[in-house]
Amino acid sequence: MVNKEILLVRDNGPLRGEVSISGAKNSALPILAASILATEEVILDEVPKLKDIEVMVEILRSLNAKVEYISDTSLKIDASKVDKYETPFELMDKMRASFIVMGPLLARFGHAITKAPGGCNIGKRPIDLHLKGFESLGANTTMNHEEISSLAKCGLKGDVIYLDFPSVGATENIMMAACLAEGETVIENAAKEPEIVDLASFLSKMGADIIGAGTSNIIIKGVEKLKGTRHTIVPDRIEAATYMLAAAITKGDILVKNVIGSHIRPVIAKLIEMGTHVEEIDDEDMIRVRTDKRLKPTTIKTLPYPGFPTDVQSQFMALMTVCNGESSVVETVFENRFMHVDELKKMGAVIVTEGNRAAIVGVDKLHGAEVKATDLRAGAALILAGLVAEGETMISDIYHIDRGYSDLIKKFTNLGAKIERKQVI
Ligand SMILES: CC(=O)N[C@H]1[C@@H](OP(=O)(O)OP(=O)(O)OC[C@H]2O[C@@H](n3ccc(=O)[nH]c3=O)[C@H](O)[C@@H]2O)O[C@H](CO)[C@@H](O)[C@@H]1O
Ligand SMILES: C=C(OP(=O)(O)O)C(=O)O
Repeated sequence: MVNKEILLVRDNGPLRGEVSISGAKNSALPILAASILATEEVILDEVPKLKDIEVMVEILRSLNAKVEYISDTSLKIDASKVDKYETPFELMDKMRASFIVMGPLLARFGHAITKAPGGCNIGKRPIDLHLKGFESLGANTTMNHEEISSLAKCGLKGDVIYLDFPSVGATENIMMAACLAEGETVIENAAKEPEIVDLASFLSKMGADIIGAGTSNIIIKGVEKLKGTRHTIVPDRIEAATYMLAAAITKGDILVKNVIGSHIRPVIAKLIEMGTHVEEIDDEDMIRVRTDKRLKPTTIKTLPYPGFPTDVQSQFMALMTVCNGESSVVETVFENRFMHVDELKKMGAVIVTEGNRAAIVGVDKLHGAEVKATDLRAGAALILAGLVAEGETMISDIYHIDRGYSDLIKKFTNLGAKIERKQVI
């Protein structure tokens, strides 16, 4: 008999109160990987308490980095003794983002051996752009079954690298590899996400020479070595958006703290268009979201930053299921990010998909059901739906949700939600 954990969610009316957003998973992961590049101590603050972070810490330790928690959310990393360039395959399997250690290892040792990350529930997710970048910098990549080895016999040398798609991970991996390469690297059509800017800011504090992060052209001039520093991880814009949507779907009133409004412009714009009051309290990094009425339908199309984030698409669709009319969603970033649709339909949602398009006809009321968190953000969408569904929603496979939401039960309960974790057999 296997013990499984599930989430039970019940409708408890409008959510009200304050919630403080944690540091961003998608910043903390590459920044932890980048700490391999420093030969002195690094301190990171506002590291979110998540399963994915635990895996990255395990990977760093397996390479012989010393990683120590100095508070609940602060980590001290000493990578001076890192002497391995091969990552344990079983850890690579636990998290796709583990591939992000490849760039730093290549930069530091001229060699990196790792495992190709598989596809996942949201699509194939190839790594061709990462490898193309490493090859341009002079690394020779060989693949043997699942093993990927990148070797730069004569060291890495700067080059101009055009990315066919502004991949977040490829931009990060190439940027980190280029920090210690000889000469200048230019990444053209680079990803512009705030997490790229945060990583560049961390690398610059360590002594890297990077300009243009946050634009399509990033220029990195290689330096001899990188030193220690202290850095605070940028707030998680996806977690922030999820709580803003919790206010909108429950017709509540939530003050979201530690959020940067400019990082979630499309989410704010769409919420306002649908009839939500969104008040940005800029100097204090706070956003208040409130409504007391059923919202209007809308259309969204996911795009690389600064477009509408794919990581908020599922949660937004949950909101659309109870809007007053027909909404539509176009997913352009991932090939298969509609796994939540069938689960939402089990709760009474009316959704029709065709390829990467979904039409959502708002219903008066959802009903609780037994549903599965098919991926991280699908899980978040089911929680939002469960907050306004009649009866009880039982969400299984919640390990996906644990990858990306710090203190989830505590944060939702503080806002008045009825949500609990339970062991089932
Ligand atoms: C840990 C982390 O930061 N994860 C985020 C990161 O993922 P990740 O870095 O994996 O996302 P990418 O931007 O690389 O992927 C976007 C698209 O590009 C494709 N692609 C990517 C690389 C490549 O070599 N070849 C290729 O074809 C992917 O299959 C996908 O369709 O950005 C995504 C897009 O904002 C977010 O949803 C993820 O939450
Ligand atoms: C897709 C996501 O993460 P990852 O790239 O780590 O799978 C996400 O955070 O929604």
